Amino acid sequence: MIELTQVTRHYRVGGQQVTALDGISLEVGSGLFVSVVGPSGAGKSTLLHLLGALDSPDSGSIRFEGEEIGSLDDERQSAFRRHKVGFIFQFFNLLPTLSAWENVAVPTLLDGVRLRTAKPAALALLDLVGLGNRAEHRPSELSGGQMQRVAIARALMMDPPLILADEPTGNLDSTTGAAIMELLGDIAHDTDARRSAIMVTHNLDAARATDRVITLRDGLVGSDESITARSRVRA
Ligand SMILES: Nc1ncnc2c1ncn2[C@@H]1O[C@H](COP(=O)(O)OP(=O)(O)OP(=O)(O)O)[C@@H](O)[C@H]1O
Repeated sequence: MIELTQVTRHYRVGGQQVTALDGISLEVGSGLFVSVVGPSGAGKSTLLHLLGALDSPDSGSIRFEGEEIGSLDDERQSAFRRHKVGFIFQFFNLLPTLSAWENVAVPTLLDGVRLRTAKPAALALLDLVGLGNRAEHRPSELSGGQMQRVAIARALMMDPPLILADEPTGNLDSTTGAAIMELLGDIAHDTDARRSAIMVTHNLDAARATDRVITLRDGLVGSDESITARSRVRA
């Protein structure tokens, strides 16, 4: 589904070059929940941004379902993001004045669909994430875990094949975080959807609840470990 070949990304700051990714190659198939871990500055966020076409590599290739996405122009990058990627963030990034179902429906606005038209689909997704009874609540009337569920429903609104999550449990207590990990696993493993979820985290327990743990070190893949069902832990 995703294939990175010799991907590099450098930043230039005040005449100095920083190498964030140093020629990494990896493949991720569909139906998997993958975590990316590693020390601060290892390149995790840079990798996530490249996978989500929020940024482009300096060299190398990023292919998604056979299509090269590393060199798309701005318009195609944003179309790719809208239709192929659902983003989930540590701090949820919900719109405070909108209700839960309206937040879920927001991605359809960019395609010219009215919120009301998208309401049935938004309600169905809230049901899926276990929040059918909170549809009219605003973010300030929800718990952290509930807000993250709304954000997950929003990420699924365009039915994207790729879910990218940046520290999705970073702002949650461990029990709530474990429930969110389970939900993300279910979403990635939904065999009808042919979807993958890739999560950046500092939480090694959360990482061990996924199917595969990729450890970045100094912009390179330090280790790449498949987690068998037997050794998988509940985060
Ligand atoms: N916009 C930027 N401009 C300059 N340097 C950057 C920029 N973004 C990242 N870097 C540098 O690139 C390297 C990788 O950063 P990145 O944010 O990908 O690491 P990370 O593994 O996500 O770290 P953390 O766990 O602290 O979030 C770091 O050395 C960082 O200083």
